[in-house]
Amino acid sequence: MTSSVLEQVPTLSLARLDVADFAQAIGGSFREFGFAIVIDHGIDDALIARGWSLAKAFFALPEEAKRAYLVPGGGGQRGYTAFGTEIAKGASENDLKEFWHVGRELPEGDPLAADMAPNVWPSEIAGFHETFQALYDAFDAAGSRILSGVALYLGLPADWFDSRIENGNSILRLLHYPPVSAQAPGVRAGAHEDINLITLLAGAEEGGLEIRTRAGEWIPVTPPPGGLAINVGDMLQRLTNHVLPSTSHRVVNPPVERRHIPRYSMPFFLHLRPDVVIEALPQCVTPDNPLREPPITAHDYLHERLREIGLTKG
Ligand SMILES: O=C(O)CCC(=O)C(=O)O
Ligand SMILES: [Fe+2]
Repeated sequence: MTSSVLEQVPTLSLARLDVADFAQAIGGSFREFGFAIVIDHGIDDALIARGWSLAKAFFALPEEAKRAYLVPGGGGQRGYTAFGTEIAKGASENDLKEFWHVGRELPEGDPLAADMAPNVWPSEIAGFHETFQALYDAFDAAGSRILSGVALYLGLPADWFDSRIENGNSILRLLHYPPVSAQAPGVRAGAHEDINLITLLAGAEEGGLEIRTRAGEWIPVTPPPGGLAINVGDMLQRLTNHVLPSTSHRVVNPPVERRHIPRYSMPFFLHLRPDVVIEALPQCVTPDNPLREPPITAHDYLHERLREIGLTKG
């Protein structure tokens, strides 16, 4: 046992806490861990269950069929990314995962379309487009409620993030980690920090997700069934001048006797609008915590980071 006050990421109810209490609880958990577990998040269980079954059906397609949905030059931002493509920043082995990305559907003629490629959808899986569009919208809505709490915690109006995330460049990722052989080098996902504002992750109850605490220990984060692991990404860390830390996390391989079991998860990477300037909030810059990073647009920051994780070149 360590002497820290909180040893586990707390579980918070978005329905049962009042707004002010939720704001303090999520802010405190983010400040300590960069993570929180949120239950009663309002995303329909049946919709999530439909998402799991369609994601499993897609990843079960032959490799060749999946590769038809690679988007050349798209930086892995839409459609399929094959097993072994992504590598955590600074890691030596590629991750043991394949994934599918759903991005925002913009209204016809929206100028933001220059930064956000259209979606592709697999024609083999009936209901895929409709289900993941509905899940995208549900994650977006839950994320916005969580960010209202974060805004209040930071002394901002509850709606501060609303205009900044409206039509943001958010991505729903469907992840498949196939069974792992006993000799496999690497881990399911190497230690990394997320690029975006916050991440809402479904599926972590399967086990394997670990976070690095301020004391440098790796601890598991295992939400109750249906609960979401929520974490601070680098954009929120930069906006808060590191008051809210973007915590390193990873997905470790299961013990040898469970390596034949695949893992599925579904993170929603909630992004700012590409044209929003990420500039440290004045209340987060103090003599004890001087300004750490200069302002940058969400678009420029994203592309700088995608190059580092092997998803775009140049
Ligand atoms: O699969 C997980 O539990 C975590 C995934 C993750 O951290 C990511 O894709 O950024
Ligand atoms: Fe992550």
